[in-house]
Amino acid sequence: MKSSSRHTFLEQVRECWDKGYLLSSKKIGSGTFSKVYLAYATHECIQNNPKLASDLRGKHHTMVAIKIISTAKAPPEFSRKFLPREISSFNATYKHLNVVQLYETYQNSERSYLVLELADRGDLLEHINMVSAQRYSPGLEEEEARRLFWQLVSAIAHCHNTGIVHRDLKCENILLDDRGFLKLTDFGFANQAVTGPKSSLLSTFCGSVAYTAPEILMSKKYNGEQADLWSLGVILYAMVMGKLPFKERQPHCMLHMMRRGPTFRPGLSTECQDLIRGLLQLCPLKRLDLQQVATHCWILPSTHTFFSALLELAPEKLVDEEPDEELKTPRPFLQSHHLQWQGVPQERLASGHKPLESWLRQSADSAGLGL
Ligand SMILES: Nc1ncnc2c1ncn2[C@@H]1O[C@H](COP(=O)(O)OP(=O)(O)OP(=O)(O)O)[C@@H](O)[C@H]1O
Repeated sequence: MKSSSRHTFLEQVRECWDKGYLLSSKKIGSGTFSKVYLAYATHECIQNNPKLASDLRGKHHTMVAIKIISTAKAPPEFSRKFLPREISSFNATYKHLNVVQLYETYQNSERSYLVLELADRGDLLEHINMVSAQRYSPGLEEEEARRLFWQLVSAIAHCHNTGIVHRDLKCENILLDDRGFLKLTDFGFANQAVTGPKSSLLSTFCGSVAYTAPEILMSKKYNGEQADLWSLGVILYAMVMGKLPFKERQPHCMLHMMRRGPTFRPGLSTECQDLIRGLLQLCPLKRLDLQQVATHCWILPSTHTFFSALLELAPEKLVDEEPDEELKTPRPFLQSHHLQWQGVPQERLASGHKPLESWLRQSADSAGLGL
């Protein structure tokens, strides 16, 4: 570590200590203007923070993730617009088992700190690639995809019910924790959905190209909830196919592919195909809504599994916000698959990370589309 970075890191350690957190040097992720470190909450800090106390009680550890954002280095718009949005979306979506919890924030003139629930088993993209390599077959087994997808649908339903549209749903923004629970994060592009027929239409380009709904690619005004549902279709496709459904360099090629619709591998159940097709409907009004997704015949069996696992994990959590009994030992939610490793690398599911706005401009310029 260079001496300037060491100095900065030590300052961060001190600033976290002042708030009751022991910042470790273990970096667990980084974003454009942020670094995320593993940290430990002190006993005193837990006692003084009801959110932290309530959440850590069921976890048998004191670990948290601290996201440190260099606000001094980020463009002013980031601190003025995106960071407050991220914080207010986290606050609005508190508390759901499948959404990362924000416990507290603090800042100074250089940095902002977000103390977050830890979900340190990697993201969904890494998980799909790891399982695909183990199975020597792209994608997750349908049963595992169903269990994870149900949790994602539940997280999105919670966000939409609290008036938040995510607008950047992708495998990289879906984390897994040590109990196998899915945790939705990264609300940097989220928006408060204004209810009412027309007032809810948005016009900002955001998200990552491969997950973006066609109406946004076509620069139309869009409904944020319906756009999130398209992204859900892309994520489910990635889960069961181990690749993205539409990936093209030029917007018109991408739209052409979208019009033709997704193609599936032999052996994928017709129910799963039907659900994906229902979500990847070009016309937003024809797209399935969340209620139709949650009651789709492919997804319904997971409801039972999910609630049984939840009850076993923490029966009192379903009825009592402040459980005072010790929680039972959790059963692993995701079961490992004992499939043969054959040693030949598969094509990996690539990140669909490229931000939409820059991609649209570049592609439109090169295609002479003038979008
Ligand atoms: N709560 C968490 N628990 C564990 N790891 C996390 C957590 N939050 C973030 N990370 C890790 O840190 C990385 C960056 O976090 P995040 O995506 O929130 O940052 P960002 O600044 O919004 O990123 P970007 O600029 O790419 O949008 C994530 O990809 C993930 O690997």
